[in-house]
Amino acid sequence: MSRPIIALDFPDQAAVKTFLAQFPQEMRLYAKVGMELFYSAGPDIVRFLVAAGHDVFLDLKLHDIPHTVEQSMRVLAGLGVRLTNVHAAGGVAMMQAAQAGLIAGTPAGKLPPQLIAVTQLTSTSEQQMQQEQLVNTSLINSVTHLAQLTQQAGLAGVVCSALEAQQIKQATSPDFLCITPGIRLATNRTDDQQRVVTPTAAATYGSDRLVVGRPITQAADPVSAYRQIKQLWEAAHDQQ
Ligand SMILES: O=C(O)c1cc(=O)[nH]c(=O)n1[C@@H]1O[C@H](COP(=O)(O)O)[C@@H](O)[C@H]1O
Repeated sequence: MSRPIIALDFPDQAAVKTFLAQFPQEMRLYAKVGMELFYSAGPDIVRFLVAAGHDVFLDLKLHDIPHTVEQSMRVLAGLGVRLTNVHAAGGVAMMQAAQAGLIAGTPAGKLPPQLIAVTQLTSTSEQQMQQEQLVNTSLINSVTHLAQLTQQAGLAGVVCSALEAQQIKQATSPDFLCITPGIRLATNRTDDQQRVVTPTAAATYGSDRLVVGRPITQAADPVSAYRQIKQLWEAAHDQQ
């Protein structure tokens, strides 16, 4: 059963080590390294996590001209991560270049990381999207359109809200990955997220994997919060 990805949104490696020390040593986690941690701790933090046996989602959301993205992905491909991402809004050519860079940069005998694309950030509401991006359609139309472009570019799936997973799979294919942040327990604050979903509902809607940050990292007992979210997710799957 797919483990939730824990977003390690911490300021430095010391904070990551303090956080991880709370988990049983043998527990292999699926960790996300995002911009804050990567900009502070650099590629070494990824190497550290991989060497400790954890799976890593490197979330740098690349969005630039195709050549720049391709060359950057060549570098990132050597780090041994399992999953990485770009912004779908960068376009089909950029996404194809990202994929090509990952394949070219992967050491011989290793599998390239899976590549997914962010559709509309889960912190974006429909109203914001329409007013600020001048996107003259519904949020679900925009998200499914970006997912179709992502599939056309040959990527493995998208980052989206679980609210959209079902329609994305209908518009693409059942095996097209929907990796879903914006996860909150009913008792959690929503913070800056707009399109939030509980772990149970996310499983029901067809999310392939949860991405969870603050509900775990800021919890009084992070290990219990992690276990609770994982258990809710697994229980909802068992019911299906
Ligand atoms: O690509 C992502 O991981 C991502 C995409 C998105 O649309 N929304 C989103 O929240 N994320 C990331 O998922 C994590 C969610 O964190 P929490 O809101 O603290 O659970 C953060 O690290 C975000 O950078």
